Amino acid sequence: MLYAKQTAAAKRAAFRERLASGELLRFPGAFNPLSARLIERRGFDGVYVSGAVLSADLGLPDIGLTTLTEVAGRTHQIARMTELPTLVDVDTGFGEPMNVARTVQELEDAGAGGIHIEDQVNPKRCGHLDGKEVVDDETAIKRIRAAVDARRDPNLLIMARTDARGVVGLPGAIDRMKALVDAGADAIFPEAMATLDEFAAVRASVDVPILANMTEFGKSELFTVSQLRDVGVNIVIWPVSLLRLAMGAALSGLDELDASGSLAALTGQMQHRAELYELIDYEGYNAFDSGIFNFNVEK
Ligand SMILES: C[C@](O)(C(=O)O)[C@H](CC(=O)O)C(=O)O
Ligand SMILES: [Mg+2]
Repeated sequence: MLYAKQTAAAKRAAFRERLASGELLRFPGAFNPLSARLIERRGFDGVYVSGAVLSADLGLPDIGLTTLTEVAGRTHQIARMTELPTLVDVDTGFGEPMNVARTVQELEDAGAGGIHIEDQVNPKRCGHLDGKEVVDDETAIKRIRAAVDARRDPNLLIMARTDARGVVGLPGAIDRMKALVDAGADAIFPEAMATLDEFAAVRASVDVPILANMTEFGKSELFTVSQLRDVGVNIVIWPVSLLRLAMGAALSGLDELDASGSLAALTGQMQHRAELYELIDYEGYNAFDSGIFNFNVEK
């Protein structure tokens, strides 16, 4: 009931242990708190909170319009629904290094297991679009140093994302990754890698966990978990996938409703009321309720 039983600190400690084991961890993106419960139920290792999903959910483009307060609020709602670690996209950290420091503390308080901070200029754009720009080494390094210094829980994973691959090419991006690790990044998110060989090159160059972004319709091919495991990737995200699937299903449903005037033909594709109630744990709340009101008025 009400939901995660563990504290955020315990979840962060468990996340660090899983990462240290070297196994590949799978983090689908939750598009709402309820879908985080589904991700946990299906045996995945963590929940990703995507900036692209957060902004799309509000009907906005992913160009840095969402605020720290919105991202922290969403993280809080999602992280408290699951025992799994939550990895959160905090874009560029919402401003100058001092803002990055505040972002880290707010996200820590919101229950994040880890956050990734990218080296794009403000305003940022989707990592799989052309025409991105990245900040210089000094600014990128300052962001990561500020993040590392600001955390109070050493288990909060500070992941540095670099968008340099699409701007200066792979060798320059790898130099940037090394500098970010030297600045204290616990993990690296090499954005928009084109091939498995590029992931392998990153793996050979840095000594910290690396993430693969398997977002659809972007610059990377959709590699399988076992292909990514074979090149030494440690975390894989499917950031927007569940939202895309859900929106695709919603669109088909609306078309069917428009065409036939009823959704009776689609009930087989819907999450059943019983499944929804089970996922939400209605029974747990019911037991709680009858416990509270379990008294006898008879004298
Ligand atoms: C990972 C990402 O930062 C996100 O916000 O989910 C996006 C995903 C996307 O737009 O497909 C990105 O890759 O920039
Ligand atoms: Mg993003």
